[in-house]
Amino acid sequence: MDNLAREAAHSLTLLKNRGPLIHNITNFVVMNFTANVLLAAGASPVMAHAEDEVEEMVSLASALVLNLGTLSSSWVRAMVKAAEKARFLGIPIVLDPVGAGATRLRTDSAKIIAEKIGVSVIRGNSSEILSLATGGYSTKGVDALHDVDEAGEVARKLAEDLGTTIAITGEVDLVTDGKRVVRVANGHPMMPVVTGTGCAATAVIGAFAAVGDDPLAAAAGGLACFGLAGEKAAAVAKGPASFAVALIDSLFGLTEDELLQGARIVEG
Ligand SMILES: Nc1ncnc2c1ncn2[C@@H]1O[C@H](COP(=O)(O)OP(=O)(O)O)[C@@H](O)[C@H]1O
Ligand SMILES: Cc1ncsc1CCOP(=O)(O)O
Ligand SMILES: [Mg+2]
Repeated sequence: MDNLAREAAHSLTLLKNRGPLIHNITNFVVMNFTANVLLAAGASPVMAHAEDEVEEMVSLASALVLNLGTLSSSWVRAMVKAAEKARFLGIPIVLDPVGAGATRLRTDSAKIIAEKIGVSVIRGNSSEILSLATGGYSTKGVDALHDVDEAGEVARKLAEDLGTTIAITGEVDLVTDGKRVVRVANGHPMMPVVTGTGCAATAVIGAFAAVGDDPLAAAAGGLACFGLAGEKAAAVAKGPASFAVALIDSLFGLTEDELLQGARIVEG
């Protein structure tokens, strides 16, 4: 969809010009990588999860990213506090339900945030999204056991019910707000071999949401941008470690025009 590619390219320029603050409550595994990815995209990251400071911090931010990767009960309380404040202030919230379906704490916490508080975008892999929708699927941990297409219609219905946008990532990503369904064909098979690429993709969606007002466009644009950076990185990487470094470099160097030409966003 040319208009979504155009919107993505414009958002990248806004990001680089404005450097919006993105408040992340994310996991120990990916904190550093995520912060570097956000900086490379033009945003300004902060990682803050203390219950006593999240309301103040989110008040300074242009988007809130909640990630359940290494959660505990007190982290969940902090996420709920931050999310309630963000809702009050009209700040977009993006949720990454890492490992939903693997344990009850993860599935229940994701459901509380998605259903009781409400978020702009949920980004997960196919197994995580299926577990959120049905409660009946299990995952191997944080990696997907299902195809994106297996979760597509379930995600569309869930997005409609929750009034949110859902992005399922995989070889070809699917993004739906319950009415519209788009696919993003950017990316590279090396991406799931590096831990944190899903979490970083979620954070990039948060950055795009910070400079736009259409969550579906933010999710599709963020994923196209991140996936295209992955394609460029694969051309120079020797393996997963150098790929992770090259991904940050490619994102940093990605231009509005390259994104406009390289984004592969299609309807349906
Ligand atoms: N086989 C693949 N080919 C191309 N891109 C992929 C592939 N698998 C995942 N990606 C991309 O990698 C990023 C992380 O997605 P994914 O691996 O599904 O997340 P998670 O790490 O949460 O399971 C996304 O940008 C997605 O588009
Ligand atoms: C391995 C792991 N364990 C808990 S969080 C985490 C990182 C998951 O990151 P991603 O879903 O982006 O691969
Ligand atoms: Mg993940």
